[in-house]
Amino acid sequence: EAAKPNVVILATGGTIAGAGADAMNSATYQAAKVPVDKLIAGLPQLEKIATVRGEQVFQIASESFRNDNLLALGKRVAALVKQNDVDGIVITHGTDTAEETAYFLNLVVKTEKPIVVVASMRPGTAISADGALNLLNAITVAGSKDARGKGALVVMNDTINSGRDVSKMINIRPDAFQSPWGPLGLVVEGKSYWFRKLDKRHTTTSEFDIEKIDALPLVEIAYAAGNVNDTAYRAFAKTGAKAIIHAGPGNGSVAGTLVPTLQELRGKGLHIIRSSHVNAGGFVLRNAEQPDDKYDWLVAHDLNPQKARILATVALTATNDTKELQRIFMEY
Ligand SMILES: NC(=O)CC[C@H](N)C(=O)O
Repeated sequence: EAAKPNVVILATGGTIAGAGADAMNSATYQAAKVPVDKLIAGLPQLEKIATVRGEQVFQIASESFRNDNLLALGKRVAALVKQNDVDGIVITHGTDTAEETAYFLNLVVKTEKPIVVVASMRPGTAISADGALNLLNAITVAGSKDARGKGALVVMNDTINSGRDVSKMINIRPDAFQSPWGPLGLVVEGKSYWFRKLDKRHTTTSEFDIEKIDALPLVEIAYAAGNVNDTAYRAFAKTGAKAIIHAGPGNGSVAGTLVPTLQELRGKGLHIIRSSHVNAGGFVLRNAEQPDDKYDWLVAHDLNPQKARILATVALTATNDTKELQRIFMEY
């Protein structure tokens, strides 16, 4: 029998470590309660798949993740993957911002070793809790040779998605995590099956490296619907944002009344990044609906606003040049 892989679980909190008062509580419960050692002890099946140890990195609900949490987690993952006795990493996480953390790690950790973010939609105390199988599947993927070189992944509901593409699409139900371009594979009965690869730059082919990043700039998101005003945009500029993600309707469209403000803020050095808040995932092209070349604005292409925030935050550690930033938005 082949030696079992060594997998480290970095626990950060979320519903996968949540507990409710009653088995009927699938939506009302407290996240980030159960320590990682208890999660591991509750899954004797893990022993067959991998040699597992846990580290409690944080114990928080993921909506409270700050840039400092991303930095600390990224640096811990980067240190661990350098160790010969570590074959893969699993990060237990809240679902709310799992897609952001997974994309961040996909961009900045230089490794072929699998990095798997896992979460659950129901606490372990609920009927049909999804955390146990999700964790088992995540460890299967993190310990498998097939998962090497595929970038940071999110494993939930039997499905392997790229951390780059995946998004939480609904705030109830275990099938919440979907990618606009489809999943990469499936995990069934302790074995992973792969169907496609991410064509975007990540991990070993990324120009970004967490070990060279010690601070992250402030990037804010302003949500635009009908009757939008420039209040939030101006406030973000005042509080030192280096870029504003315009979470616009449709093509990342910008209301006529907003255009002069965004031009003015760009003139003061702030980057304006047009993204779309359409539900199924946007696709914003340069100079579609607004003359980005003329205004020196950027487009987030297919990244949703929260993913665009992550990429802008990382990219701005390396360059402030619009052409370079736009190249990065097309390549990652
Ligand atoms: N399903 C969840 O994990 C949501 C719980 C919490 N809001 C979090 O993101 O940590």
